[in-house]
Amino acid sequence: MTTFPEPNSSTTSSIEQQQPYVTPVPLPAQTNTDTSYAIVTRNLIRQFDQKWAVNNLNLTVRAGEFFGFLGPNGAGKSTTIKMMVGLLRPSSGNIWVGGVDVWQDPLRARALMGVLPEYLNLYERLSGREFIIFSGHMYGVPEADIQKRTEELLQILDLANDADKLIVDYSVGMRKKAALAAAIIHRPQVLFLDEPFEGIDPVSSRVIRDILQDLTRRGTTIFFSSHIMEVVERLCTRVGIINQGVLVAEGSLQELRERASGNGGDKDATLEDIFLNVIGVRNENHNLSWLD
Ligand SMILES: Nc1ncnc2c1ncn2[C@@H]1O[C@H](COP(=O)(O)OP(=O)(O)OP(=O)(O)O)[C@@H](O)[C@H]1O
Repeated sequence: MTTFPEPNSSTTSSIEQQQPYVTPVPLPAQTNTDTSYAIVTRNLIRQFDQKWAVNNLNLTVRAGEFFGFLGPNGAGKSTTIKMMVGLLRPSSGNIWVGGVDVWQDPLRARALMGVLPEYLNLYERLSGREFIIFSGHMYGVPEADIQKRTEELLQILDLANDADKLIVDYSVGMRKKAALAAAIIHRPQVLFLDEPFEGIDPVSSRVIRDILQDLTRRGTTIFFSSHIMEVVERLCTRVGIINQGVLVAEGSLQELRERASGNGGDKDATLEDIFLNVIGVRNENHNLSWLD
């Protein structure tokens, strides 16, 4: 039986002291029968040589949450997501998705997930339609459902007219939409999206937002990284902010605002204000001297 180990208590208290924007993470039940937690990471670490890309990450995402994962360039977002979905082995620590230990039982964990990675490694020689159908087969979706869902996804994502074009000839946005369709065709329990709105036009962005909101209404948990604060602010029920591999803020927007105001900040702070504050950006001079 999988158990969730208690985080090291001395580590937790020192992290809390340093990070006023991080609420003590509620511990899930001790067994994998507790399905109210969609994603749990415990003491997750990934090093690349001397670089600590992810440094002792303890995150708990409840089932049905729309969780936004933010951080500046190089903060450790993609590394975290890759470890969560089974693409990159952690240096140490554990990850459970839907109560399944991702690195102990990868096949069972992968069956619960949909994944939209940052860099799309798609089957270039398949058409968009073939690619989505292929994904349906990979996830074991019944044949009749694959056909129906594929056509509906192509329609709603405005890919129907290009459905028989090869993916190699797709634009960045079209590739992202095809990859999203392939990631959700099996109605995953937990959907991981790394920068889903990058390179997407406003019309498609709206469609994708609607699809994601519909998925969460129907019980899918969504974990996504983004640099677009307005989107995160509008969609997410809870956010986590990572900086240099360390979780520096975590909570609902309301909780983060309250903590900002408790720390002498603004009670109406935007997510961007909170983000810049927790990662320690000051109002410095960013002018180029040689433009004077
Ligand atoms: N395969 C790798 N080998 C060496 N270093 C790596 C590797 N992958 C990531 N890193 C380093 O780990 C750190 C975190 O990178 P990561 O891609 O997770 O950041 P990110 O938050 O997703 O950034 P961005 O917003 O720019 O996509 C960076 O310093 C990066 O250079």
